[in-house]
Amino acid sequence: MKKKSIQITDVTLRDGMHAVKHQFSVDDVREIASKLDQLGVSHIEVTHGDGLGGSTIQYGFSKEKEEDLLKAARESIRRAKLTALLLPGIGTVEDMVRAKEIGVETIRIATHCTEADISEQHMKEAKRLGLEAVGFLMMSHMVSANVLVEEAKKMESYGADVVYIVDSAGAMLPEEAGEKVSALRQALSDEVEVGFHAHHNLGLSIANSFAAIDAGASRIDCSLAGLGAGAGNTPLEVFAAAAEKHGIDTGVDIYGAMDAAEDVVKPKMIRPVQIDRVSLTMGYAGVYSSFLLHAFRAAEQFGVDARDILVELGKRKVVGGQEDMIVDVALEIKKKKHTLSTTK
Ligand SMILES: CC[C@H](O)CC(=O)C(=O)O
Ligand SMILES: [Mn+2]
Repeated sequence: MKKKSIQITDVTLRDGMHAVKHQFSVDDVREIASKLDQLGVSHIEVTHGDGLGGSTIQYGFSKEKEEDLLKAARESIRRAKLTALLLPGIGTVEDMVRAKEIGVETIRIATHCTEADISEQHMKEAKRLGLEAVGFLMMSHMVSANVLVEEAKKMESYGADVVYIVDSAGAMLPEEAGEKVSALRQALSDEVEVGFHAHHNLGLSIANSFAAIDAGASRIDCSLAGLGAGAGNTPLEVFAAAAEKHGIDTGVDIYGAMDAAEDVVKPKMIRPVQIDRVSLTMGYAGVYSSFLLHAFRAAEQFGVDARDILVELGKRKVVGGQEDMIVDVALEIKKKKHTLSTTK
């Protein structure tokens, strides 16, 4: 039987930024980007974890200037497409123009899963600039397949070449991933590819990515050693090995990916990227993976359990951009605890 071919976008140097508090240096970018290029991934995404323009007090400052990180990546990549993420409202059209001038070839425009309309200006401008344009529907576990279809069709009408289902909270099960990808695949024209971005909070990133491919996804996001927000993303080395057994051609050098994960990326982690009680709670409660380190900080500052903060955030359906709510919720939990202990 003919093998199914897919393209991998590596997010070690973008989603992985969340896991290292956006502190990768220009030298780290050079080392990791050139390794990834040799490994055979088709796209390498490089930016602050929250995309172009993300280096702010709200999201955390990057170690180095965005421009320098992108230039270092550009100089290190020969084969793969240099990719940048942009969240309208954080990144601007001007940021995208500058990124294009540095040599970015693919732009991924991310919106909350019900807000595709805010990608219109950026998407149209991306196409005008000659960029490959990818729509990225974040927190896709929060709405039905029908809603995702409506939103994906908007992105298609703005010129998207690819639309992604993004499981930002790592909250999906394989059936759901398959159902949502299949709905998009059926609704979009054949010229538009469907992609899937997983987080490993429930331990399902590989299974969900396989379900997505079986349902018609041809773009999958991975990162070395799973470096990424929450319990991390789909680990490239694991995915490449398992995909070969599943009859999927990823074009990735499997031994090389194993070596790069262990020898290059794991030593750079500031804490292990893993399923622990807090990252697991994110998948369970359906909370944005990039809230992990913010929740740890607030839990420590206010002496409360990070899981209580996350469960409350999940109940309130807090989405990306509402990072300030993490502190508010932690403070409320602390006050409630204090009131309970003084009225006993
Ligand atoms: C804050 C942007 C976010 O990290 C994008 C992403 O990778 C996701 O939603 O999973
Ligand atoms: Mn992510």
